Amino acid sequence: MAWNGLLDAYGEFLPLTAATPRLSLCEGNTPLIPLPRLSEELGITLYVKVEGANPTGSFKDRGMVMAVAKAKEEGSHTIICASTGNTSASAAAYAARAGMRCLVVVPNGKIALGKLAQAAMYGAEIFAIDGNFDEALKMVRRLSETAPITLVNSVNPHRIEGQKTAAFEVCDQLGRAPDVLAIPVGNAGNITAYWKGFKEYHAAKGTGLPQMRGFEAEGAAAIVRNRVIEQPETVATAIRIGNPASWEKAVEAANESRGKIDEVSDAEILAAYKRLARTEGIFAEPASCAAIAGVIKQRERNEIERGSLVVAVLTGNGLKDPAIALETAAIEPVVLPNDERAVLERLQGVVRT
Ligand SMILES: N[C@@H](CCOP(=O)(O)O)C(=O)O
Repeated sequence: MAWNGLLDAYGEFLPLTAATPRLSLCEGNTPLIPLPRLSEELGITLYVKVEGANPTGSFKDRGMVMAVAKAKEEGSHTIICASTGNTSASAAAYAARAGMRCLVVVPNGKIALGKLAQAAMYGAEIFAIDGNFDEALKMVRRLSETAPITLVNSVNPHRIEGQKTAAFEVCDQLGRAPDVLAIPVGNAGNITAYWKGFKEYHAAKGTGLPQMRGFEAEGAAAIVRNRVIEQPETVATAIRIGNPASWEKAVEAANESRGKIDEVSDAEILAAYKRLARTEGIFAEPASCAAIAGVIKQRERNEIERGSLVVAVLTGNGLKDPAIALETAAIEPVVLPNDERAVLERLQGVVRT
């Protein structure tokens, strides 16, 4: 059957009315891919939900389709967001699709190149501040309270509604909820959305409930440390957030599910990033790999039981941040002359027999 996007597929669970435009970039329906090598090494059955397969390459599209459709329904002409990159790319794409104006406020010089290129190409008006994401979010929240523009960060409840559909898909793909759901935590909207989704699907279809394991980056681990981090720092730019907007809801998800909010270091994130690409052929952005790093860490400590069915959410595509990829891979192409003999000689020299 043709896939027409989330509003079409999960409309009965979403706040749609007859007046809601059926906006779609055919988002959702992302693959759930088994990781055979890591599963074997860790003694669990591990899958990844590849959200980088969404139209703008991240999970934000699930929430954005809902938020922008509702903004349009309510007669809004302009949307606004603060962003570390993915939200701005997604907002810009859905605004373009809906024929709306999109304003984005980002931390200057801190946005991965691919994400900035996306927002620019989709026609967003981009404002870069000498401040971090938390400060940008404070500004756009205030602005949206006084001007006729719709805020589409995950503090907009429609974003959470759209994003909860990922939990539905995981249950549909596995035939039940996993034992453990591992997920990166930045602004904490996504862990909030997944938990809501698992609970609603369980109520409707008896699919069960996972333990929610959220992972912050060590340099931005506000929830774990129980204090706002004024200057968050991490290589995982998408979760470089020191005052998560959905802080309480993330704690609630972890507590209600008997899970945990934990932290992983940049070294652990980058090791997982490389390992995932090299051993499983999956290239996700660094922040996504906080979930993989977290699963590895918690298995080593036996905090995840041997034999568990675990799903890790890979929130964004690796291509969004080419600079970190090239730095991490530390492989330079070998430059050769355009001469067949010279090339063959060189290649024969590296072929193992
Ligand atoms: N990582 C996010 C930060 C804010 O996103 P939101 O989902 O809470 O709106 C980004 O991509 O900007």
